[in-house]
Amino acid sequence: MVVQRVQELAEAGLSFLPSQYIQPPELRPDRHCRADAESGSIPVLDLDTSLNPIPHLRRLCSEWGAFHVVNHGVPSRVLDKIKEAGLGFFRSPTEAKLRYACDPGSAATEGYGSRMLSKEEGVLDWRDYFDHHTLPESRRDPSRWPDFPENYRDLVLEYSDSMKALAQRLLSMISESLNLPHSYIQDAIGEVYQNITISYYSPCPQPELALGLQSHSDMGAITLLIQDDVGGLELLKDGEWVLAKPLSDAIIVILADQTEILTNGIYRSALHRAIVNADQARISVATFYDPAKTQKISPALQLVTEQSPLKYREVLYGDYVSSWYSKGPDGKRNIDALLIQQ
Ligand SMILES: O=C(O)CCC(=O)C(=O)O
Ligand SMILES: [Fe+2]
Repeated sequence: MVVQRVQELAEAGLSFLPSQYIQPPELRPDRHCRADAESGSIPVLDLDTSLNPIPHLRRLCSEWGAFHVVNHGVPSRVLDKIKEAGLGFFRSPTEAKLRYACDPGSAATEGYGSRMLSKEEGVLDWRDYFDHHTLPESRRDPSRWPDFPENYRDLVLEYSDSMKALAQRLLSMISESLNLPHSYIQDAIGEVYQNITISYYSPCPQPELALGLQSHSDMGAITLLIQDDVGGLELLKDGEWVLAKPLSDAIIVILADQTEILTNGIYRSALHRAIVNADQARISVATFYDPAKTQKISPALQLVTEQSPLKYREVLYGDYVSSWYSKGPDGKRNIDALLIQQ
C-alpha cells in the first residue's frame, strides 16, 4: 500500500479537499465549539509546590479529564527544542523523510506516517506524524529516528526523560487525590511504555470539511501534549468542543482510558480531536504513557463502594490495544465495551 503523505497533497496547491478527507456533516469541525467561561479555553492547574494543587487536580480530573499545567518544572528550552526539531524534520525534502517511513501495512509502527489505522476504509485525517518508541529503554533505537536537523536524536532522549518524570509526578498526585497510595497507578501500570508522536498538520484547502485528527480518547494511562501557537486541539466538554488555546510553556495533560478504568470512572478520559486551518501548518508533540501489553488493568477496589459500584471489567491491555486498532477510535466505544451492566 502506498500511503500518500498529506503534506505532499497540501504542497501541490489543491483548491479542493480530496474526497477521502471529507468528514460527514455531523463530524465537521464548525459545530458546537465554544470558548469556556473559565479562561476562554481549557482550565489551568498550577503545580507550584508552595500551593496545594490536589483539590483543584481532583476537580479537573473528574470534570474535564484534560487541562494545562504550568510551573511543571520542565524548562521551556526543552519544549521549544523538540517542536523546532519536529518542524525541521517535516520541512525537509520528502526523500530524506521517506528514509524513516513507518511500515504502512501494520498499525502503530515507529516512524514517519500518515494513517493511524492500517484499514483502507474510513475518512482520513489531515495529518502526518512521526512516532518514536522511547520506553522501556529496550525499545529505544535512536537509529530509527531522524538524524536531521542537528541533535534530533539527543533532543528526543532528553524530552522522553523530562516527560517520564512529569508523568510519574502527575500519576502520583492523581493517586493521592483519590486517597490511594502515591504509587498506586504507577504500580498498576507496571513497566511503562512511552511513545512520542510529533504530528504535523499542513494547511488545508477546505478546513471546515476536514479534521486533523478525528475524535478519540487516548488508550493508555496519561498523555502529555505540547503544541505551537497556531492551536487546533479541541476537547469535548458537556457535549461541546472547547478549544485548548495555546498557552506558552504550558503542557496539556490528557487522562487516557486506563486511568478511567483504574479510577472506576471517577476520573474520565477526555475525548479530543484536532482541527486544521487554511493558512498555517501546526505542530504538536504528544507523549503517551502506557501500560505493558501484558498488564491486566481493573478498577482500584478501594474506589468501589455501594455508591460507586464496580464499573469496568478487567482487561488485558494488549487486548484493549488490538481492539482499538481493529475498530478505530470512534468516540469512546472501546472503553464502553468494558462497562459492567448495572
Ligand atoms: O495534535 C493534537 O493536538 C492532538 C494529538 C493527539 O490527540 C494524539 O496524537 O493522540
Ligand atoms: Fe490523542
